[in-house]
Amino acid sequence: MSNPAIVTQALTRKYGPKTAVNSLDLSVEQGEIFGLLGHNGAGKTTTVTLLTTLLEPTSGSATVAGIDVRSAPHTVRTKIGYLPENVRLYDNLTMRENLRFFGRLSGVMNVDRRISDTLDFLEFTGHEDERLSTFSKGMRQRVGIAQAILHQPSVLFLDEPTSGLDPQGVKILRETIVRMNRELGMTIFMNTHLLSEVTKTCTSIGVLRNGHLVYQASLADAVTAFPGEDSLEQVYLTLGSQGDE
Ligand SMILES: Nc1ncnc2c1ncn2[C@@H]1O[C@H](COP(=O)(O)OP(=O)(O)OP(=O)(O)O)[C@@H](O)[C@H]1O
Repeated sequence: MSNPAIVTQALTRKYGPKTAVNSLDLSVEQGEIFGLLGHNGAGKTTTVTLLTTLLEPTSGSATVAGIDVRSAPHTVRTKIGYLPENVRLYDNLTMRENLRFFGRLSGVMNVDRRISDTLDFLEFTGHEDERLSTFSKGMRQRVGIAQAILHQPSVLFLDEPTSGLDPQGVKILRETIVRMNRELGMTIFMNTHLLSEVTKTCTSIGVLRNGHLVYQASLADAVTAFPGEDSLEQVYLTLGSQGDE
């Protein structure tokens, strides 16, 4: 438990006068499936874009896989995978062509072999030569995951991964998240506004409100703290107003 996968210290990001992430102190151990909970606008996506080095902090610091996001963003990118809420893929290309393109961009060696191994792992073979324009939302999400793990990252970031999926797609995604964690040893950081999502998948949670982290605990402790709660509103009420600006 001595080398956390993610550490932030007073991490802050402002957009003009708006403070989207406010002095965030967070630590996620290796091997966790961490769920960052919060309503729309709480600062979840901004936190992930800071940790994935797509955005620079206004102040404060963060390390991912032991590497500083400010001083070595390129190295951080080699260690992480990222599935944004809206996966950007090329509809006019086949799945194999999409994955080759992203794999080569990330410098993956033996890319065709990695594509084959990754799709085997995801139990998603048989569609390699079909164009993405014919894929359902759930299938596109699985291509997005394949793209995110092709280079075998140690930390995987997922932004609202179940958004827009049907119940079958949600079930497959949950099982995939748990398998990537257990069988590939990936630390997983996922954003969600669904409490039910974190209780089914995560091992620890944080609650973000107005850019502040108002709660962080193991899932077991969180379940004890919020018995029977099934909405974020209830969690916020239980936590009181300490997170308000
Ligand atoms: N590029 C930007 N310019 C200005 N304000 C922004 C920008 N991106 C986000 N914000 C604001 O920062 C705050 C946090 O937004 P963020 O998208 O990080 O929250 P979120 O919890 O991910 O919400 P959502 O679930 O809607 O994506 C919001 O008030 C949002 O309007």
